[in-house]
Amino acid sequence: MGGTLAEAMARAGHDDIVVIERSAERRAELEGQGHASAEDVAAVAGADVILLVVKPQDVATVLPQLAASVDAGATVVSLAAGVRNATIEAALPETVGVVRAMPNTPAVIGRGMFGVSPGSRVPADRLEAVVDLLGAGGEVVVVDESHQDAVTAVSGSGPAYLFHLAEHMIAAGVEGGLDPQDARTLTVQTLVGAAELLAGSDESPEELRRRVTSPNGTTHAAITTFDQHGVGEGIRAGVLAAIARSAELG
Ligand SMILES: NC(=O)C1=CN([C@@H]2O[C@H](COP(=O)(O)OP(=O)(O)OC[C@H]3O[C@@H](n4cnc5c(N)ncnc54)[C@H](OP(=O)(O)O)[C@@H]3O)[C@@H](O)[C@H]2O)C=CC1
Ligand SMILES: O=C(O)[C@@H]1CCC=N1
Repeated sequence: MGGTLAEAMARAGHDDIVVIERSAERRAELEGQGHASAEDVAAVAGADVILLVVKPQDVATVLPQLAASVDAGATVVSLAAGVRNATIEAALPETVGVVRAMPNTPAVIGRGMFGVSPGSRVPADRLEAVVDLLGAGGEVVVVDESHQDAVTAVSGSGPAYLFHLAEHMIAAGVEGGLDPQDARTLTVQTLVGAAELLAGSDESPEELRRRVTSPNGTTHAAITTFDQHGVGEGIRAGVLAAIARSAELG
């Protein structure tokens, strides 16, 4: 995710990014992509905005290193699922602002979705700067922090749900006799077209679905079978499990 964001920000014209990465191999890779890199967290000294993109389980290890080197007046943006602003604020000097942000991987093509929640000590202009910066990777909504677990489950993990749907549509197409490349092309263009139709429409997804569904036709056969298999309920239960896991990670 850190590499994805660095790429998106570089593409948007930010030429002052330093990627802190402990693996020499990965550092070489990132430098190959045009990013300056450093090995030590101490390299955050002098930075205005710091994106913290380690796994939630690693946040506690990195925070003391960050606290030792971060500039007074800097803003730390944490992208770690579940980890609360208050936890990060407590570990950093009081002059350092904290923002919690939840990205998703389509940020790599500038089509990401970010849910952003300011902590208790971020002035409006700093929050605006963070929103602008993340905007390089896609859309940004500012939400109350109490909604972050739901944001994580809907948009943070969401791309995986669509990829999972694509896996099964492609597999079924192949089972129905298509060659794998055709099954992929048909599936991908259908998902892209349907998503863009939904994005550009004032209609609800239910209504758009109804318009595809001819009486007693093929879509009706598919949706009835989905219902018999509890697909809709399964999706809702899965997203709720992701909300619970996000809360647990915090
Ligand atoms: N993947 C996704 O779609 C999304 C991820 N996120 C959040 O982004 C964060 C990162 O996730 P993801 O990119 O999937 O995880 P990865 O494990 O791929 O990336 C985490 C990186 O942090 C590095 N790291 C860990 N500890 C340190 C340290 N002490 N100093 C320097 N580098 C360190 C790791 O290095 P090493 O390999 O050496 O351990 C690794 O390169 C998570 O908190 C996740 O919740 C949020 C939304 C979406
Ligand atoms: O799976 C995860 O925990 C991270 C957070 C959202 C997407 N990936």
